Order: sequence, then C-alpha cells, then structure tokens
Amino acid sequence: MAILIKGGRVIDPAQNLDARRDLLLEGDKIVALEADITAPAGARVIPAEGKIVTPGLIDMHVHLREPGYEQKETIATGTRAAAAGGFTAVACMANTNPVADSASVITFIKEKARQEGVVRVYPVGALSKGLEGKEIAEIGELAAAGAVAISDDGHPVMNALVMRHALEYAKMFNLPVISHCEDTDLANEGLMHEGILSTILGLRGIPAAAEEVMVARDLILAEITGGRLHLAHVSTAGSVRLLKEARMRGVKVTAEVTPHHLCLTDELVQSYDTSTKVNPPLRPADHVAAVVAALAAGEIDAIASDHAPHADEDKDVEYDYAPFGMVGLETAVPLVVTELILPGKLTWLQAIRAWTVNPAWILNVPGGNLAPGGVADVTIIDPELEKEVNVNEFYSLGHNSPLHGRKLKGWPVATIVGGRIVMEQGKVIED
Ligand SMILES: NC(=O)N[C@@H](CC(=O)O)C(=O)O
Repeated sequence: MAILIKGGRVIDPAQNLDARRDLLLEGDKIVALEADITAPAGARVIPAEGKIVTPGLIDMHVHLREPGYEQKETIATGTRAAAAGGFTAVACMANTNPVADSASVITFIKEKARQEGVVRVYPVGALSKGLEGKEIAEIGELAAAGAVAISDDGHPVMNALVMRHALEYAKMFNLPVISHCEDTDLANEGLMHEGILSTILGLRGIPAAAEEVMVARDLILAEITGGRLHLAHVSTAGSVRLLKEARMRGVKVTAEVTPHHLCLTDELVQSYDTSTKVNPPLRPADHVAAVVAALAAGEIDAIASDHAPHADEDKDVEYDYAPFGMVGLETAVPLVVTELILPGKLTWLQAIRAWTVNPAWILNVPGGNLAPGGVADVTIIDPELEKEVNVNEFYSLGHNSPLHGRKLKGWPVATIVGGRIVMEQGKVIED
C-alpha cells in the first residue's frame, strides 16, 4: 500500500532539511520527498499540516527485560511502548536473564521481536560473560548473530584490562562498546546525586566523580586501542568537558544523554518517589545545563531514553530498597519538546538529529533519514498537542515515571515502520 504524508513540516537532519514537503511511501520504502506530490490511485493520504514529519525515531538504549524479567516488560509490551512514543526502532540492553552474552539469546530476542514486536529491535550483546566484568564475551559470535553493539550496561566494567580487551575485540567487528560509566567504589551504594540535597534528605550520595573517573578511563582506553567507545547516559558537566577534549584530539567516541538528565533535576527526589531513583542519578541544574549545551553543540550525539521498566511491587518499597530506573519511551518526545524545544534551548533539527541520523550511524542500522530508496520508517509529531502523562495508560508494564500527572506538549501522533502504520493518535494498531 502507498501512503502519502501531505503538507507536513519535514525535518530530516541527514539532509539538513526543515521545510514543508510531501512524503510518499510505497511498500516498505520511501519513494519520494517533494514540495507537491499527487496521491497515486489507492494511496492512503495522511494530512500533516501543522505537524512535524521526521525519519523514524531510534532509541538506542532501552531495557526490554525479556528473556527473564517478563513481569517488568516484554518484547511485545516494550515495542508497543516504543511505537506509542514515536519510536520505530530500539536497541535493547543485555541485562536480561539469561544475559545476552551468547548467539542463542541474541537470536531469541530477534526472533521474538519478529513475531511479537511492532518496531525494529536491535539487540546489544553483553561485553563480559554473565555481565560479571571478568572475562570478555564471545564478541565475534554476538556480532555474527546480529548484535549491533556490546555493553555491560547496568554493570559497570570495573576492570580496566577487560574494558581494554573489549574495545580491541569489538573494533575487529566495527561494533561500538557502550559504556555505563560508574566507579562502583566511588558510588558507594549511593541513592541519589551527592550534594546539598542528599545531605538535607539524608540519602547517601553518588558523587559526579563516580561517573567522571570512568569517562576519563574509558576515553584513555579508547585512545590507546582505537576502538569505538560510546558513552551511555552522560549526566555531568565534568563528563562533558572530558568528552569534548577527547573529541578534539580525535578519539573515536560518541555519547548519548537521556531526556530525564536533560529535563529533570535532583530536586524531584525530595518527594522520595522511588521513580526518581535512577542510574546515573538526577543531577542539579548546573549539570543539566551542561548536558543540554553539549547536545545543542553536537558534542553529545544522541538522545536515548534508558527506558528501565520495573514492576510496581519492585518500586513500591522504601527509597533504599528500590531498584534504579525509570521508564522513558512513552514520554521522551513530549518531555524534550516541552522542556527544551518550545523554550528555545534546543532546535527541532538538533533534537531530531539526536534521535535519527546519529543513532543510525552509531549502530550502523537502516533508517535515520528520509532519502528516497530508504526504509519507510517515519514519525509524525503534533507540536501543539497537549496531554497529561498518565502512567496507567502506558503500553509499558513499567509505571515508574516521575512525570505522572505532568502536562506535556508535542506528542507523537503516528509511527510508521517499514511502510506499516503501527501507531495513530497514541494508539498502537494491531493487525
Ligand atoms: N538506568 C537504570 O537506572 N537502570 C538500569 C540499569 C542501570 O543502568 O543501572 C536497569 O536495567 O534498570
């Protein structure tokens, strides 16, 4: 079937395009992007006046929890949350049970996604066997099975030699190594950012330095190995400084930041709401300003949700005992639109670049642009649509969002994957 998206404001950072255009999809391909296209016979026409039309958004850092933690999320529910949030593709982390450290688990995730998923799913393979940080995983086997990157996300790699070897081996397969930068000794079982608020609230703090010493170490290791380092969820001003300096010297490094580290501060922890407990922790305004500036300057490449769903009973405990993580797939776009784009801190082009061409390039996956001939993955956003976040309406099984009840503007209204409409007006379309 052909789909003609008519009269939208098309933002395609890959071609530096921000203009009124018509977009024609046929089968699973983009066939034309022009000022005025006449609908072919039988085409479905989607009027898009006043809407933003972008390449399908790619979230390069999510936790789908399957296999092993299906009470928190499944590939079926997580990909529906992605579609509802305007994402046409996600890369899912390896901290499942069993860990995604073998070809069989990577194959299972891909197969399950094909059968039950509604968006593209790219598995990330584990960096070390069992995420134990002791012995590197069979990276060649993971690459052959279809892993798009390797990472021990959630389990910082404390052994520098293991990280060095991972960068060296992954380089042979041109895979990025996604590093969760956290020195667990310095983090010292902290619960929130270490600062004035952690002192007032009486919650043990995690210093910014716990992230920054690992960023520094990994940049040094990327430099000596020539491997491709990708820094997950960068959250501090010091990390941004180190990243910028390394990039200027030509170190092969890319980085992502989450919507919550771009838009929320540690003041939210005052509620003792366990959905504010996240790793890395929410930071004070000066750190937030630094990551926003780095994203706007292109020093941080990608926006990634780090969607980390947990079951209600996991989070419904004292702050100390709650697991780290918040969901993000279904609120990422309106949060960034409301807090950054509408107030003029970030342009549409900058934000969409960080959700499309950049993650597609980092992970070497299809999409990320609207050039004819490419995959028909498209997202449509209504910049004027305002809605209150209601976690009870999420497709995700995780309700752990501190945004419940908050009014946000700029919601995705259609998600198209491979020429198939998988979400319209916020509702996932089942066929
Ligand atoms: N980001 C989070 O707060 N949680 C992640 C793992 C992790 O990175 O700690 C999770 O898997 O729940």
